[in-house]
Amino acid sequence: ASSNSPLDLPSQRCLSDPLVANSELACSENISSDGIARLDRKEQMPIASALDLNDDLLEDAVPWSHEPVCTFYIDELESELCVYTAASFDRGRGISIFTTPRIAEEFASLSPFWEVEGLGVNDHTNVWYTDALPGKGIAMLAKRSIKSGELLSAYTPALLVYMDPQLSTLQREKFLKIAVIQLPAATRDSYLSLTKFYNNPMVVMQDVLKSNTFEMEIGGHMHLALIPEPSRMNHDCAPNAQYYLDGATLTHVVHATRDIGPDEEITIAYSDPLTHFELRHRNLEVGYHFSCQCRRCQNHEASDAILTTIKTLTASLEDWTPASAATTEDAERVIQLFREQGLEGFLDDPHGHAAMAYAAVGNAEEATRHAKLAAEILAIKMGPTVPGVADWEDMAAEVKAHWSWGKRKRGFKGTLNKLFG
Ligand SMILES: C[S@@+](CC[C@H](N)C(=O)[O-])C[C@H]1O[C@@H](n2cnc3c(N)ncnc32)[C@H](O)[C@@H]1O
Repeated sequence: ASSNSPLDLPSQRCLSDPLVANSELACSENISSDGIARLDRKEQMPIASALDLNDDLLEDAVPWSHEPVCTFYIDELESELCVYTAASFDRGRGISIFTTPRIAEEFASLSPFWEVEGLGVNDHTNVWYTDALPGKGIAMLAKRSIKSGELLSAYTPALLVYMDPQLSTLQREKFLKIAVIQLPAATRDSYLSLTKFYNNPMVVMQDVLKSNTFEMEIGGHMHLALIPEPSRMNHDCAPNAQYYLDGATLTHVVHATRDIGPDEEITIAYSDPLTHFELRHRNLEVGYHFSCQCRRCQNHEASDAILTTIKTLTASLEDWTPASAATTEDAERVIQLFREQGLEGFLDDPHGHAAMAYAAVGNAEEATRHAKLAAEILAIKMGPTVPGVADWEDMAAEVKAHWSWGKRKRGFKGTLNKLFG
């Protein structure tokens, strides 16, 4: 979702996509109805074998509750891929990962694996509940009033999957079945109960994954992450929540970006809401199989015109040549338009522009206020450790040291002209 684009499985080698009903016949291999029974039949599995275990790996696999189950060596990856499960992860929530042994080793060294007391996440049900909404399936709703900036949820994945284009859909499905079956019953059930695009029994695991996936970087490589609870959050082009994924703590974190009333739906953006309607609409239809009926989509002509105004004003604010006509009023106008469009969760850039526009004319108080807001909103949007957060905090701490300070002091230029001119 949003800048992070969820729900994209890598393209498959299988000529025809088995996620599409009946097209599995076009694929080169067959699987039995349970998919797993054949895992030990190497002659039918060109790449994978469930029994191809690596003894060294077992020695290192301290947190794993099950023996890793691996594919053969895949030349393109220069590695095999294995299923690792830690059933006791976070007091029995459990986690499975399908990845390379090198990444698994790195993954196992992360602090969440060694936290015996629990991670202090995976328990935010005092904030939200789920219910069906007409035309939207199951949704996440607020249990009570929620303040802008409040933490709404923080959950770890049930499953992480290395994004590889090498395995065919059916080969991958066999391993994902093992990964999901090895999860503790409650986590497995919540995985299997999630929405599915295709309802094709041949590829249930990937159907769930494709319909609900976020992306998380681990060991320098993007993994698909299936996190059951936030998977119930529907899309809105004016969302009231923002999320980020933290690879170090293995957590998907969601904050409110404006006040939310009791029983109001909690929404995130699956597609960049700063793009025009046509592109958003196409992304949502192709990637997520629905037609968005949100307020901005229903009023898309007006909404697109506002986006165009925003882009024009922003381009002017980013023009630092002496010819720039940008003013602090332009910066305030962009902020106002974002708010009118319900884009509070994306106000980091507009506040950043305002901070610099005020600094440029020597208004330290307003520049500092906007720099602080830019830092706060970016931390909620991308996580507190992204470099931009520290940059805005630095500016707020010492605004006169920022490069933009005094850059557009027209009076100053006039004085110079008078003195030397
Ligand atoms: C990650 S799931 C969200 C939870 C889902 N509603 C459920 O029942 O589990 C994504 C799917 O939810 C539905 N959905 C999400 N946002 C929607 C919206 N604004 N309008 C209609 N359907 C939506 C679409 O079917 C989409 O493919």
